Order: sequence, then structure tokens, then C-alpha cells
Amino acid sequence: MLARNFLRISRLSRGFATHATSTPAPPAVLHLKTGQSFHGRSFGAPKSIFGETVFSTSITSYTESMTDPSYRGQILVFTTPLIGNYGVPNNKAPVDSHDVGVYLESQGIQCTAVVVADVAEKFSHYLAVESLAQWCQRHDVPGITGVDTRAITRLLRDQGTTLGRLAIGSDASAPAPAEHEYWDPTEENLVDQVSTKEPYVLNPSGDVKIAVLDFGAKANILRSLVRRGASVTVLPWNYDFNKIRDQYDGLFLSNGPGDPNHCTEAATHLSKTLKEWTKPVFGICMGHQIIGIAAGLDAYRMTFGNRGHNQPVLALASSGSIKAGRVYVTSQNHQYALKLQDPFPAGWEPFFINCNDSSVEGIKSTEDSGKKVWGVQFHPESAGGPLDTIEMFTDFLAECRAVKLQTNVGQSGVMDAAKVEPTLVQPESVRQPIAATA
Ligand SMILES: NC(=O)CC[C@H](N)C(=O)O
Repeated sequence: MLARNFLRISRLSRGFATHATSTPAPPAVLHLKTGQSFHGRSFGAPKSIFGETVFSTSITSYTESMTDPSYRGQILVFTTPLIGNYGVPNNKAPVDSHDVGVYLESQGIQCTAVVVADVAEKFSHYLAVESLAQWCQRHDVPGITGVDTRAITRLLRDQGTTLGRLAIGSDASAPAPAEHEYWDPTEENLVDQVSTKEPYVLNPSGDVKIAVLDFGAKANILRSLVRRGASVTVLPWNYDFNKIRDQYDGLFLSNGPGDPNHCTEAATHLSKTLKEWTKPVFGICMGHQIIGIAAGLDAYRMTFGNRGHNQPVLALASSGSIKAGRVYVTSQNHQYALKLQDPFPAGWEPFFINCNDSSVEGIKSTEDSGKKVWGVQFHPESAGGPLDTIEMFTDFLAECRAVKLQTNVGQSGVMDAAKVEPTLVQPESVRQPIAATA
């Protein structure tokens, strides 16, 4: 009893640790390519970087947002003024064949830098092991605090997502970069940088076999499939699934960073799949955009995108747990969207629409198309954000199980496992280290 209390007290006191530094933080400036500069103080890594400046309206879950691979190349501005007050938990989960070895959304910080009005130097949470500043320092990611994030957000909202430079220390007194010096991450294929290089399998004994095309999958997408009993084979984003599709009961396309138009190779493979294969397909965010492109829709760049955990979407059709006419509050992080066109390509219909800006939030195959395909622009897996649409994973797997049952009826043997041999490697060893983005 005494020992338990002692453990509890020592855990609590660690949670209330303060990390005020004795030396004053170096100066920092956020320059925008459009000519505005915001002066503040540096925290995290003392390193200057370029990136694409975006804002998120999420109130909590800075740890999940910052480890979401879709933020690759981006300078993330939090509209919530106080960030860091619950610190950062340990991110190293036991690695086994059921899990991806992390508690957060990937191995490390994915965004290029963070911008906050007031970084919390004191943090308090029973799981916290370090402050936001210490975590950023350890991952070589710079931050700026003491800037007017409301003013920055209003600018970005009006002029759109803007290229930026975070200048730290002596760089902060240098003039702003010339326009041509700004680095535009969207010119690169960021998906190729974050996708797994080798296939790997999670939960190989699961009763239903799902292939995941990894465009930069958040860990909670993989967890959400595994925890519902699926065996999950994670494939590189440009893997031609058609070569092995007969071995699988369903195909899933993940989220991912950057411009979906860099991933036409995946869309080409997928259009073949959609023409020749009738098993269930589900895509989230980048995955949804790739499904849309394969279906014949266009993806366009939005002015400032949607980033936050409070985005309302209206369901236009019923499917599984989703009821037409209902509004669901969702987690989002995207800059691109599918263009709404009338009519929609034959065999497809809009599934969700955003209540704020009327952008397309989901598409699905029509009942009479003979297909079972769904794409959603938002993140049903949450992490962070509301769980209003989490049962879409259950719906997808229920459809996969139903199709598997039908397929197996009348067949003598089990499916031919010899045709595909994805190597079972522990996720840790296949995840790429976070490369410097400056
Ligand atoms: N979260 C995502 O998958 C984002 C998709 C794409 N990179 C976009 O910004 O629109």
C-alpha cells in the first residue's frame, strides 16, 4: 500500500515538473512569403527552416497532430493560445505483431515547425515525460512562441496557406528571404518520403485480410483495423495491389502529406482495381482523394484547407452506421479536396459535404454499381478529435467479412497464400527516421 502511494506520488510530482530555462530564449521570427514577419522567442531546436504555413483549430491533441505524417513539410500554427500544458507522453509502445510500436501517430514529429502564442513551460499530466520544448529539441524541430497567432491565422485565412521561414537566433536579425528562396514542400512527392519501403504485416492471424496502401498512415488507422480483428498488410503507396488482390478481402487507402496529384501512379493502379475487383475499398483523406481521381474526379488545392478537430460534415447518404441527414463532427487535416461536379461520374455519388464550406467530404459507389467503395476526406480514426464516425471501420470490415463469406461459399480450399509473401517485419525497423526538412 505504502509502495503504491509512493509510486503514485512520484508519478504525480514528475507530471508537475517545471522546465523554465535560466538563459533567455533566443529570438525567433516567422517570415511569410507574402511579406509579413512575426517576432517572438524560440523554443525546441535552435534551427532555422522553411515550410508551408498552415493553421489548425484543434484545442487539444498537439501530440497527435504533430506526429501525423500528413503534416510533413508544414509549419503548424495552433489557434489555441496555450499549447504544451499537458506535456508529451512516452511514445514507445511495446512492438509486437498487433501494434505499430508507438502511442502517438508515428515515430516522431512530422511537421517542420510549430507556432504557438504561449508555449507552456510547466506541464501536468500523469503520462507526461517531457515538455513540448524538450520533445521538439529532441526531434530537431524548432518552435516560435510569443507571437499573435490570431493575426497570423486571419492572414492565412484571407490570403491562403503561405510559404514561410522560421528564422532562429542570429538568423532572426537577417533580412527576410527573397521570394525565390522559399521552399515549397508541395513540389515534392512527400508521400514517397513517409510511406513504408517494405510491406509488413500486423496481426497475421486476423480473420479478414486487409491490404493498406500506405501514403503516410496514421498509427490509429492501423490500430483501428487491427483492434477490430483484421490482419493488416501494409504496402508501399505505389505498390500494384492488382498483382496480389485475390489474396485479400478488402483494400484500404491511408492519409498522406502533400498534393494527391503526385500520386497518379497509385490512382492508375486503383482504377484497374476498381474496374476488375468488386471487394470493399475504403479510403481516408489522401486515400479518399486517390479514389476520387481514379473514379474520374479532379482534386484541387483549397485556399487554406481544413485543419482541426471540430469540422462538421453532413451525410448525404446512409451506409452502415452513417445516417443520411445527420451532421457528424470530425477531425480533419487537408489542403486539397475533390471537386464537386454535376453529374458525378457514373456509379458514384457524394457521401458527405462540409457544413462550413460545402466542400466534398466523402464519396461512395452507388447501390446499383455493384461495388462497395467509400472515401472520406475527414479522419474517422480521430487521434485527436471526436469519435463520431469511428464505426466506419466496423462497417468496412463487416462488408469485407460478408464478401469473404460469399466468395468462400462453394470454394473447396482456402485462398492461395503462396502467391503473396509480404515479409513480416517489425514496424519499427521499416519506419524511416525523421529526416531534417530544412
Ligand atoms: N490528411 C491527409 O491525408 C491530407 C491529404 C492531402 N495531403 C491534403 O492535404 O489534402
